[in-house]
Amino acid sequence: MTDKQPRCLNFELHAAEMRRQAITVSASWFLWVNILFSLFILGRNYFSPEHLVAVLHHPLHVLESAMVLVLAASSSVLFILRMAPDREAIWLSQLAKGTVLFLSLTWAISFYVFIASGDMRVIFPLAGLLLFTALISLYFDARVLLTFIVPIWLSILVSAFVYDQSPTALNAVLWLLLAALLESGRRMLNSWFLLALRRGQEKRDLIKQLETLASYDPLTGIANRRNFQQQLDNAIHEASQTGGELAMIMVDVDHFKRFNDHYGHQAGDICLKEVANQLKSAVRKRGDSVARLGGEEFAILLPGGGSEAAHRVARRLAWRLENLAIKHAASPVSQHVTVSQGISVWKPDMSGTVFIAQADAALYQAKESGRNRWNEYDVARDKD
Ligand SMILES: Nc1nc2c(ncn2[C@@H]2O[C@H](COP(=O)(O)OP(=O)(O)OP(=O)(O)O)[C@@H](O)[C@H]2O)c(=O)[nH]1
Repeated sequence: MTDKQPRCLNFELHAAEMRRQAITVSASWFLWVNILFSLFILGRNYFSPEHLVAVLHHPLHVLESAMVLVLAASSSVLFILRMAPDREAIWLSQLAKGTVLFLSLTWAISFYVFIASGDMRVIFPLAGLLLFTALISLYFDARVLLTFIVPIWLSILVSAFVYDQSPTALNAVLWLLLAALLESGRRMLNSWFLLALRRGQEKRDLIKQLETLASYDPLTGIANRRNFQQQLDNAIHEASQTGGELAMIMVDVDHFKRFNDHYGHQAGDICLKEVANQLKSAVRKRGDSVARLGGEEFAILLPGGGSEAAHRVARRLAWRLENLAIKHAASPVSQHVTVSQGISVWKPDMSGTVFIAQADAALYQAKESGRNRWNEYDVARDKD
């Protein structure tokens, strides 16, 4: 699989999710229009005797029943959409889709009755407006839009054919023109919808990249100083709240300047990456973290761990580097790359600054004692 494929797949999934969510938003307006149209037709039939007679001649008063159904369904679903606690719930979008189909079938029957009763004056403007309303509210989902358009479309065509009301070539051309307008309008609006989604996706990707740049060291891929400081603050806060343990190890590559001078800066970079890898594998527990504080200085944070855990991790790191045996011919302490480590154990009410300073002091003591070793902060020694 190329890099591009998963991104496309991700975008498609995101677009499908956005379509699902958009329908509950657009449905509200669409339902309002349906309510207004059904009220208009009901009112028109009741207040205009001429039309009332035409409609009442139809055996089952189908038109009124259909309009009452449109009114009832639209207002109840509108109410549910407004009152639903989670507007992004899946069942809500399914309800909206189901309502679109129900309304479409009801309107299809109504238009059939209109044509059957010879009432042609209202049919074209009403059907046209309704179809364009559907286009504006449902353009982002071709399937749902077609669910609404096709039954109405077929009903008008069939009834016109059956009742011989609009057989002219002009009407056929008009219908085809309307179809072309609807489809081209849908494509145009949908392309804007996809463009907006794509821009949103690019923005999110960019923010992610910036966050990565701001929080991770580009050479080794582990957390940088800023990220470490945040993790330290969180860990101290957590330990203060829970009374848990917390330890830190400050790690410094021994005689790294000599390594650079001897093997070159590029080899130095590779060495730093290797050391970072060993740091990552030396900490085993979830929640432990490693960071590059700068240059050849690293740090390990062990939430929930005390002195014993820190010594164990320090021993494991030294052992791993010994096994890895990266050659360091210029080092006076070993033939291989080694590290000095300073351990500090957090005590209640200790600030982050003091905690770090104690780890630094312990590291200094380890270096002073000959490097390639670890050492826990000792107040008595520090005072000396
Ligand atoms: N290759 C490489 N070198 C780096 C990088 N960042 C810092 N350095 C080098 O790391 C070296 C650090 O030197 P020092 O601070 O003197 O430390 P050291 O030589 O390890 O001495 P001790 O810590 O006392 O053992 C310098 O030569 C820096 O140029 C980096 O990203 N890549």
